[in-house]
Amino acid sequence: MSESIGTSLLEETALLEIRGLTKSYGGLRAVDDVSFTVAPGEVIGLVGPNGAGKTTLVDCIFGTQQADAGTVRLSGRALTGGSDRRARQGLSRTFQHPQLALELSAVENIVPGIYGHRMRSPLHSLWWALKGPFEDPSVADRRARAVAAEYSITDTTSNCGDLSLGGQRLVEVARAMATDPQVLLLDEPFAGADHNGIVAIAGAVRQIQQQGRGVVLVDHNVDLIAELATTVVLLNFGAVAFHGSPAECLASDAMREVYFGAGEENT
Ligand SMILES: Nc1ncnc2c1ncn2[C@@H]1O[C@H](COP(=O)(O)OP(=O)(O)OP(=O)(O)O)[C@@H](O)[C@H]1O
Repeated sequence: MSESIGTSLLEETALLEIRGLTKSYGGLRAVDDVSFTVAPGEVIGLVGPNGAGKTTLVDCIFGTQQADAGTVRLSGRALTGGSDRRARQGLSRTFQHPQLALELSAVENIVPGIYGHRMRSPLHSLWWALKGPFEDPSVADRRARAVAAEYSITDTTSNCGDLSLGGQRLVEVARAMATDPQVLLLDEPFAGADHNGIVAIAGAVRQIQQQGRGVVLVDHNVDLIAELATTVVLLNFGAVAFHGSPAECLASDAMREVYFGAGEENT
């Protein structure tokens, strides 16, 4: 199969298509002409050394930051505007530093995701504007409990501040999934998690993959990436240094050079 036919087939089936994303901070090009696609059920492992541009790339995809150039398409539709708008269009994310209300429980933190799902289309928004004020809040609470159960969150009553970091990260994943996204962006979901947390979050990633959604998974843990990702994108100084299967990536010259090469720092 020629490369152009292969590429166009991939684009036809892609949920998420990123083309030429670029973002600079002053003279520093943090994300440099990055392109890749995410197909249904594909887990992209986004790896690279500190300062390689992973979080900035996720921010630009989600609209937390505006890219200087490039396009993001979800199911063929160009995404524009900020993160609220992109969330309504079917993207969701977690953060490198969990953004939870620590004085609230897991269920209370998931409830905004349930409401977020209801704003997904103009029709839903209209329905919600008319019906929302009259709805019994326990309906959203019940749905949030169902989402928590789906992701095996057992402690639904303690304040999130009392959960382990892995527990908090799992709650963030569940809240992101409550919006029913087509593609989920996970920024270092395993960082600081203990063994139980890692097992639970890895299980959630597999579950989301099996639902046919796309996942972009940023992490430094190469073993976990090799286990969970179907495709790896290796970033270095903001640019794609390698794009292929986890096995190919681990064996590649690019991987060796980026991590062990000249000993340069990205930052
Ligand atoms: N708001 C900002 N202003 C200026 N420079 C920034 C800003 N955010 C990130 N950078 C720089 O952009 C580059 C990419 O940073 P980014 O956080 O995206 O990398 P990363 O791969 O996510 O790193 P890490 O693995 O350490 O989280 C780095 O050189 C960083 O110092």
